Amino acid sequence: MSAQFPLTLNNVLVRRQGKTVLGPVDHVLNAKGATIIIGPNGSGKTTLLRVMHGIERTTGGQVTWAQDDPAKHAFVFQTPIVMRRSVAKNLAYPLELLRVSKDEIAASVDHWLARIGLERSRNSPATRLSGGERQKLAIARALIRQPDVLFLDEPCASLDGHATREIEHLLKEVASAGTRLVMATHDMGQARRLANDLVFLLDGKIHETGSADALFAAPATAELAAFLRGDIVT
Ligand SMILES: Nc1ncnc2c1ncn2[C@@H]1O[C@H](COP(=O)(O)OP(=O)(O)OP(=O)(O)O)[C@@H](O)[C@H]1O
Repeated sequence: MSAQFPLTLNNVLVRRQGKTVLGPVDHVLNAKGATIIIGPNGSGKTTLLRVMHGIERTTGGQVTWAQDDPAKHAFVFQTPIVMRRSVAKNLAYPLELLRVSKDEIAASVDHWLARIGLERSRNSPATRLSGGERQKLAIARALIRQPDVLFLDEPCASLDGHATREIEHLLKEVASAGTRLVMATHDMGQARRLANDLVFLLDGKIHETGSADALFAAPATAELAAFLRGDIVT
């Protein structure tokens, strides 16, 4: 088990322009599985992910890893960011920063190109890829550093079913190999397919959390029940 875990959020508060965007939130993230964050638009999903990853300024409370190693957590944004260089060079870049040897970089790049099915595009500019291919590249570029935890913010939001299926397949593989996933999604089908645990946010607070099987089968609060039915919850 990674020495980084648990990640503990204690009374975390994020306020912006006089408004509480998140919190107060208390939550403990243990080492195993896939946690899916759900909730209405504006409920704070992105903010919570960014707080956990350490890229959002908090107004109060503590965010504590058992042993923090920023190199061991990675973040994938809703809109994939790719560099204006070849697909292979996009993948190599994070390893070059870590001063990994050229041979190891070449082997890792080959491995990940095969896993995301982009071998034939290895020398193409990444900016020419489709949206789904770019997102797969962004995920592979995050995973190539072998993080213990991967945060993903709506990675399939604008993708078609085919790309979504490929990405879910990859995420399931890396989760079963031990990478911790924490992901926000609007797609309840995706939450059902991937989640071990759910965090249901409402109005910046964790309204309900627990095992996905239990919450999907029998939500404890009327708000989660309504949200899962597809009602508008505010
Ligand atoms: N810098 C900021 N200044 C003011 N308000 C902000 C700021 N950042 C976020 N907010 C507000 O905080 C709330 C939570 O935003 P957040 O993006 O975390 O929610 P979300 O659940 O991810 O939303 P969505 O599902 O629409 O992506 C929103 O109402 C948003 O407008």
